[in-house]
Amino acid sequence: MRFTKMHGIGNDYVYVNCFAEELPAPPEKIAPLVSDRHFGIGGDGLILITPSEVADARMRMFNADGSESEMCGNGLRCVAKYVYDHDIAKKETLALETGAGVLTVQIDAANGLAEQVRVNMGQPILDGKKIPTSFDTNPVVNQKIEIGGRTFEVNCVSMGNPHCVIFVEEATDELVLKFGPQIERSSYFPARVNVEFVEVISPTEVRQRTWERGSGETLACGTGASAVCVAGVLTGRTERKILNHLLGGDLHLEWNEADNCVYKTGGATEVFTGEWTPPASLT
Ligand SMILES: N[C@@H](CCC[C@H](N)C(=O)O)C(=O)O
Repeated sequence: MRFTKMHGIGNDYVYVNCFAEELPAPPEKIAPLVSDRHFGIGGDGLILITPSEVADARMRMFNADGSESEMCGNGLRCVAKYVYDHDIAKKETLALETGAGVLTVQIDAANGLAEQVRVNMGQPILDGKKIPTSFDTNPVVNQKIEIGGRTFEVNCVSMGNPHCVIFVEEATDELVLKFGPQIERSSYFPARVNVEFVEVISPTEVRQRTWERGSGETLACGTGASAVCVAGVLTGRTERKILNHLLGGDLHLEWNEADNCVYKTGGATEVFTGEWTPPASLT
């Protein structure tokens, strides 16, 4: 299986161009194998770039545990770069199909290659039942949950996929690595959840660490950064335009008042290409 390794500020996936490549096995079986950083290629998951009947291309994303997610913000910037750089659609405005609908992406290119990518991430979903959470409010802000003997105040947002945003003084290893997985799998979140621990530096600047559903801690999460932008406004902590520092780099976010959509801008990088041989047990 030919693949391309790409990352969006350190959130790295194995990408397969399904315009040209046929998968040797179901993607949910391939994802855990290729994601393994010791026995596989190494990555936070698997992303398929496939033909679409309604857009320039379609993204399907699988976490490292093989579960499929509706959306991936960093992944979508990389898909846009791949589609543009590899001439699948050489357009500076691309329509890309995701599990969260068709999203519009703006490419800022130099010498025929995409550099910065701005994604219209769509409108956040704030209804507790639709996110989904066990809370029956709209929006879900400043709600208390009990996890492992501690109380957390959570703010929940779906950007197509579910997020639980927790504002903290310091996003420590204990919070991310011990409580992140417990929150992910707690009964408050029937479809599991991505968890963001966020330090507010100023009304226009935050720092985020993420425990991702199905992949563990990652260096960045684009849908998470979008959810943080929304949660910051809803709780009165931040303005509508913020700079978010993630472990792997920075993202610019805006929750636009006029159209209620979140806009996310950042880089996308192609690292290497290769060929992966599936184990005999898989084929
Ligand atoms: N890293 C991604 C989100 C990937 C999916 C997530 N783990 C989920 O299960 O919803 C991003 O950049 O948004």
